Amino acid sequence: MMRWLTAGESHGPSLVAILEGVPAGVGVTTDDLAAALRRRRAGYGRGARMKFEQDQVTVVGGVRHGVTLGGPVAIQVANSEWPKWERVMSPDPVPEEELDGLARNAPLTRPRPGHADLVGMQKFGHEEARPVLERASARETAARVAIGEVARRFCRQALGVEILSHLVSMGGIDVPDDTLPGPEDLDRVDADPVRCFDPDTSARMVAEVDDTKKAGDTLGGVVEVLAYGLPPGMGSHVHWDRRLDSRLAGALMGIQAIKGVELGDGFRTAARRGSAAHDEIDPGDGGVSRRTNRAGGVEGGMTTGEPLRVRAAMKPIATVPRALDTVDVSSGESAQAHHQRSDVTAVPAAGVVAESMVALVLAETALEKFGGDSVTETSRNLRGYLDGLAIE
Ligand SMILES: Cc1cc2nc3c(=O)[nH]c(=O)nc-3n(C[C@H](O)[C@H](O)[C@H](O)COP(=O)(O)O)c2cc1C
Ligand SMILES: C=C(O[C@@H]1CC(C(=O)O)=C[C@@H](OP(=O)(O)O)[C@H]1O)C(=O)O
Repeated sequence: MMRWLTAGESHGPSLVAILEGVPAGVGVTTDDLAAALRRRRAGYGRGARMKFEQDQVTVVGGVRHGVTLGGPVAIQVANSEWPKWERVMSPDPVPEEELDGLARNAPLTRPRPGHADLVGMQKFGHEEARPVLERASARETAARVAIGEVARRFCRQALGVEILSHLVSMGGIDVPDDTLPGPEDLDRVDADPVRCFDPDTSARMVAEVDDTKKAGDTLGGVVEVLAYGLPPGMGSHVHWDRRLDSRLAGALMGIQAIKGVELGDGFRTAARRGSAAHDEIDPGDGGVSRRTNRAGGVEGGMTTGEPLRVRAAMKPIATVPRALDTVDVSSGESAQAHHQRSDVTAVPAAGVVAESMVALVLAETALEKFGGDSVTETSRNLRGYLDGLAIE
């Protein structure tokens, strides 16, 4: 069994994450984690905060001399901006006079439509949005990417699985359907400003970000996560919560601002006739094969052995600079939603977060199927399973 948890606020001293159930022998260093966190911060369209703030990563448990020990992996991602927020976000009481007049402490009483502000204030009984937005903020995804990197390395080492993501749509601009990056294209996708594999589409997306920024507006889009090298049979058809598609959907919908998830051709499949929707199967000397992969590598809640393809749709950023209409909850009057700064879009970053969530789900599912207290044992069990497959 694998479990994970994160804690921490957007402007708190640090985020923390614990990943429990990682086998021994996964190679991971502080530098590897820092590199993963850098990938999340990149992406054209992010706001000023990504430039001046830094993620300071420390492994506080579960890893020794660059390999996991088998115990819980605990990672801290400290925030270089903490000194500016120390009083406003102090866990201990702060004298009133030290907070008076602090701009950062001004009550946020004009909730942003589309963010967690208003309903969070209602539900938790807060008079302003700070206590809500601090935890709702997607800064928390830095902690997920840190543990996701451990899961990704486990998947690579134990199963030979490579996970990557790319942007398939932003602001209504779609990639042509035939551009699917392979595992060898990871660096090229990472080097693209919006993490789009198709250079022409990328250029159009970048121009759209610029136009949207000028208009004081924000953008959403769709990312696709791909996993290559999966064996058939991870996940299960026997119960809803064992289905891999169900677990992937939950994990991806758990990312802030993700509003839709699609396996393979997903919603597009719904418009086709059955004869054009499914993946026909051929016999062959090297084993059975599928002619197409419209299902996105999952049938009956189990991996088919074809590449996994799962998409996540992100809504536009809620903190719209040309601020949206709202209510000032302190007066009950109409007002403009609060806005200091924001990302124009964070879809490229969401792709990196989505990879992490997929890595965590795949690592967990692989351990359920193959078990293993060490990476070597998981690999051995996988080989035994593949050697014993009645139908290859
Ligand atoms: C990587 C990433 C960055 C984000 N950046 C912002 C941002 O700068 N401003 C904003 O209003 N929302 C941003 N969001 C989205 C909010 O966190 C999200 O809309 C909010 O928590 C409410 O949750 P919901 O959209 O799932 O309802 C970001 C999301 C992600 C995944
Ligand atoms: C800090 C991160 O993302 C933040 C996520 C976020 C939100 O509302 O989700 C809002 C922005 O923060 P602020 O409102 O303070 O400018 C983003 O910068 C990060 O990804 O590390």
